[in-house]
Amino acid sequence: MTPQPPFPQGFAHYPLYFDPAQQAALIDAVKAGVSQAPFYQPTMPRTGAPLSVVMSNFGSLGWVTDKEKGYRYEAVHPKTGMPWAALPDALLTLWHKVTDCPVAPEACLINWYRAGAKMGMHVDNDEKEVRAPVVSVSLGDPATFRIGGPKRGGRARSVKLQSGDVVVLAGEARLCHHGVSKIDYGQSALVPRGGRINLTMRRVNPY
Ligand SMILES: O=C(O)CCC(=O)C(=O)O
Ligand SMILES: [Fe+2]
Repeated sequence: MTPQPPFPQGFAHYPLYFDPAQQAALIDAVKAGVSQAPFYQPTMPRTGAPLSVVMSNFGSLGWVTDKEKGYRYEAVHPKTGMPWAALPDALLTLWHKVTDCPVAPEACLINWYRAGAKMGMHVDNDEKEVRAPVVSVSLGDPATFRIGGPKRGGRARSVKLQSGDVVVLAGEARLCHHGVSKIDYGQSALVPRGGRINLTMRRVNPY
């Protein structure tokens, strides 16, 4: 068996950072957030092909994508024109505990992976501020997360993310390719209509 490549510098995985009660509280916060700003079906720039996840956001800015305008941050929901719900305190606290970033993130993307959903390898680079790390939380069904290097198509290593786990992409890992190749669908009862919720916080504007 070929050994897995090393993790890039700045990659951190905190297994079970949130206990089950804290995970349930985060799910309640997501429920409240999506009652204000519902999940919508994002589409790829130009082709208009649907992504396999549905999305919403918390924060003063949210990451959105559609056929017409592509990847970007917007202060309002693309379908309702209404603001996103505020970033929950538990997530802001997490950000300041696991990063040394002096400012708060403006955005937290909410990805909902239902049966068969995954996310192709990509770099998070729609932010004007890439010194700040990316912090993400996994809730519900386990996922196989893939983390590669700065170049497209390089070798990647797999890490299983369980409910309550936190991942930080800082340093060199901040601009490394990553994705989600598989969800172990139906393993967890945490997410009300099943699947996996991923919460990804990002700082968008320079500080
Ligand atoms: O679902 C995940 O763990 C990763 C999500 C992600 O990479 C993203 O939303 O940019
Ligand atoms: Fe990403």
